[in-house]
Amino acid sequence: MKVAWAGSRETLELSDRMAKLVANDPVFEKFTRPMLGRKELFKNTLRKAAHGWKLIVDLRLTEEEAKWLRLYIDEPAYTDLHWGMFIPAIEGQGTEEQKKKWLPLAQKMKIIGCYAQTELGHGSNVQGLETTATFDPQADEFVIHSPTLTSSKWWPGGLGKASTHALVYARLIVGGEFHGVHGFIVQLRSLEDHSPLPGITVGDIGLKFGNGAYNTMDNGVLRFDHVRIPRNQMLMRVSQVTKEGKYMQSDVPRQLIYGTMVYVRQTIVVDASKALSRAVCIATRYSAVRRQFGSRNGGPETQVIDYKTQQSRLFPLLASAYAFRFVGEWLKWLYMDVKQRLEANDFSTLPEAHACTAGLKSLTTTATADGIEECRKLCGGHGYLVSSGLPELFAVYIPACTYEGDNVVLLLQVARFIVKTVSELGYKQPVGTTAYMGRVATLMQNNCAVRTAEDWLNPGAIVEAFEARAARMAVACGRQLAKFENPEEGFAELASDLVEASVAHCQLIVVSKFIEKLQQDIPGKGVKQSLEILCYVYALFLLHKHQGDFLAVGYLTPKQALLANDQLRTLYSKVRPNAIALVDSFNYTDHYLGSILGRYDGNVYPKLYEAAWEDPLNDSDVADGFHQYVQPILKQKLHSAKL
Ligand SMILES: CC(C)(COP(=O)(O)OP(=O)(O)OC[C@H]1O[C@@H](n2cnc3c(N)ncnc32)[C@H](O)[C@@H]1OP(=O)(O)O)[C@@H](O)C(=O)NCCC(=O)NCCSC(=O)/C=C/CC(=O)O
Ligand SMILES: Cc1cc2nc3c(=O)[nH]c(=O)nc-3n(C[C@H](O)[C@H](O)[C@H](O)COP(=O)(O)OP(=O)(O)OC[C@H]3O[C@@H](n4cnc5c(N)ncnc54)[C@H](O)[C@@H]3O)c2cc1C
Repeated sequence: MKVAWAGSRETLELSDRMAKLVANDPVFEKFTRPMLGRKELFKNTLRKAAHGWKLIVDLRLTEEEAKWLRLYIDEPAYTDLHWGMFIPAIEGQGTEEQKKKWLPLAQKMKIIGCYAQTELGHGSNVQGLETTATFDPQADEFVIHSPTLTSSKWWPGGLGKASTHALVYARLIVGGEFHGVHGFIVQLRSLEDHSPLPGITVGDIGLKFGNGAYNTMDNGVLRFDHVRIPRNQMLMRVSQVTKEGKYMQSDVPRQLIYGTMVYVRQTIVVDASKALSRAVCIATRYSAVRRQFGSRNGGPETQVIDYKTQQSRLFPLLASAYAFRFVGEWLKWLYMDVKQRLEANDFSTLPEAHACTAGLKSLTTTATADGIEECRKLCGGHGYLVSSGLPELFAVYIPACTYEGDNVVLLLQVARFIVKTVSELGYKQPVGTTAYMGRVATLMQNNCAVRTAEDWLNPGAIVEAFEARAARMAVACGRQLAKFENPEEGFAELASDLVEASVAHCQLIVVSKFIEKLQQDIPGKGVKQSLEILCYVYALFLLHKHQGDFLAVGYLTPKQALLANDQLRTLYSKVRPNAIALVDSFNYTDHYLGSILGRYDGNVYPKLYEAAWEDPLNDSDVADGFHQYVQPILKQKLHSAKL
C-alpha cells in the first residue's frame, strides 16, 4: 500500500530517505516553533532554509530529492515562492534569451525571487491591478510605479525581507495605450548589502493566523516610486515591446500570462492529499488509542474508532486523501501534456487545463481545510493542544483556500467552461473531462437502476450517477441562462447555482479518476481491494452528502439514496480492520507528523504528560505576576460579604 500511495517504489524509497534525513537533523526541530517571537521565528526559518540549501548542495541532491526535502522540513519559507513561482514564471513566460540570463542565477540562488501579482486593492481581479509599467522609448526602459495606495503589492510570499528580485505584474502602457497585465523582473534590494534600492519601499505585512504557522513566511508589501528597468526585463514570450515602442501580440493566447497559476494549482491538489493524509493519520491512530465508555465487567473501554459516528466522520476523510492523491497524479499528467502542447504552439487543451486545475484546486483545498478541522474534533480535547500537530497544520493549510485563486472565484471559472460546453452541444463534440456531456440525452433520460445496496458496488452505477447529476445541473443552468437577454447578467444572477454545478462536475472527475486508478495494475496483496473499498466510500459519501442534488435532478429516488447509505455503513466496517495499515502507508515520520497523538508507537498519554511540563509557564510553581496581581485579591478585606 505504501507504493500505491507513493506512486512507485523509487518515489517511496527517495521520499523515505529525505524524510529520515530531515527527521534525524536537529536543525529541523519543530516543537519550539509556536513559542518563538516573530523576529526569532523568522531568523530560525532563514537558518533552516540555509541548512536545507547546504544539504542540497553538499549532498548534490536532485531536484526531486530537494523537493521532498523542502516538504519534510515542513515550514513555509521564502524559498517556496522562489522555486514554486518565480522560476516557473520565467520558464513559462520568458523568451529563450531571458531564460538563459535569469534561470541560472535563480537556480544557483544568486538571486532570490518572489511572485508579486496581488495588490492591496486587487487579488482575484488580475485585470484590475493598478501598478503601472510605462515604456520610455528614449531610455529603452520601463518605469514601474505604484500610483495609488491600493496599488501597493500586498501578500507575495518571500517579498517582505528575503527577496532580492520580484516578478511584478503590472499594467503595460506603451505610447499612452494600455495593453493588459504583464510580468516584469524588478530588482528590489542590493546584492551587496540587501538594502532596498532607490524608489523601492518594501516590508512585511504583519502577523497572520495562528502562532508560528505561516508567520515563518515574510509575506510582503511593496511600492514603487518610478523605478526604471531595462526593456528586456518584461517577460516577452507572450507579447513583446520593441525598442521603437511597438507592442506585438504573438499568436500565443494572452492567458499564458496566467500560466504560472495553472502550474501551481495542479501542485496544490497533490499537496491537499498530503495535508489531509497527515491529519487523517493523526486522527486515525489516536482514535485507535483513545478509549471512552463501553467497559463491561471492568474490562477495557471501547476504542473510539469503533463508534459508527467516529467512522462516518473519519473514513470518508481517509478515502478523500487517497482520492485527492490519485486525481492529483492525473492532473499532473494533464498539466505536463498541456505544457508539451504549448511548446508546440498547440493551445487546444489550455481551457480544459485551466478549468480542471482551477476546479480541482478549489474542491480539494476546501475539503482538506474542513477535513483537518474535522480531524481536530475527532481527537476531542487533546486535538486542541499544539502538541497534537493539528492546530498548526490547520493554520498553515487554510490559506490554500484563498491563495492561487479564491475557491469561489475559481469555481466560477469552471462554470464559464461548463456553460460554454453546454452552449456548444449539438455542433461541437465535448472531449476530455466534459466528454460525458456528449451523452446528455441519455443522461437526461435514464434514471438510476440500483435496486439493492449491493448494486452500488458497481463502478458503472457510480459513474453514471455522478455524470447524470453533473450533466443535469449544467443543462438546468444553461436553460436558466437562456432566459436572460444579457448573458453576463444571467451569469451573475445564477452564480450560486453555477458554482454548485461546477462542484458536481469536479466531484465527477475525482470519482472517475479514482475508478480509473483501480483499473491499473496495483502491486501488493489485497491493496487493490482496500483501495476499491475506499473508492466506494468516497463516492457514496459524496452521494449521501449531496443527495439533494441527485434527488432534485430526478435521477435518484429516496429509496435508492437510502440504499447508498446502507452500503456506506457496510463499507465502514470493511475499512475498520485496515484503517491503521492504510494510514501507516503514508509512511510519515513522527517528525513530519509533529503530533503526540499520532505517534507511530501509540505512546500518547505519557508523552502528553511529559510535554506539558516543557511549557515555559511551568518553569516555576508560582507563575510570574501571581503575587503582584492575584495575591492582593485573595488578601483583600471585603466590606460586604455580598460582593
Ligand atoms: C479570475 C480570473 C481567471 C479572471 O481572469 P480575467 O482575464 O479577468 O477574465 P476572464 O474570466 O474573462 O478570463 C478570460 C479568458 O481567459 C481564460 N483564463 C483565465 N485564467 C486562465 C488561466 N489561468 N489559464 C488559461 N486560461 C485562463 C478564461 O477561461 C477566459 O477564457 P474564455 O474562453 O472564457 O474567454 C483571473 O483574474 C485570476 O486568475 N484570478 C485569480 C488570481 C490568483 O489566482 N492569484 C494568485 C496569486 S499568486 C499566489 O496566490 C501565491 C500564493 C503562495 C503560495 O502558493 O504558496
Ligand atoms: C498566505 C497567502 C499567501 C499569498 N501569497 C501570494 C503570493 O506569493 N503572490 C501573490 O501575488 N499573491 C499572494 N497571495 C494573495 C492571494 O493570491 C489572493 O489573496 C487571492 O488570489 C484572493 O484574492 P483577494 O484577496 O483579492 O480576494 P477577494 O477576491 O477580495 O475575495 C473576497 C471575497 O470576494 C469574493 N469574490 C471576489 N470576486 C468575486 C466574483 N467575481 N464573484 C463572486 N465572488 C467574488 C470571494 O469569493 C471572497 O469571498 C497570498 C495570499 C495568502 C492568504
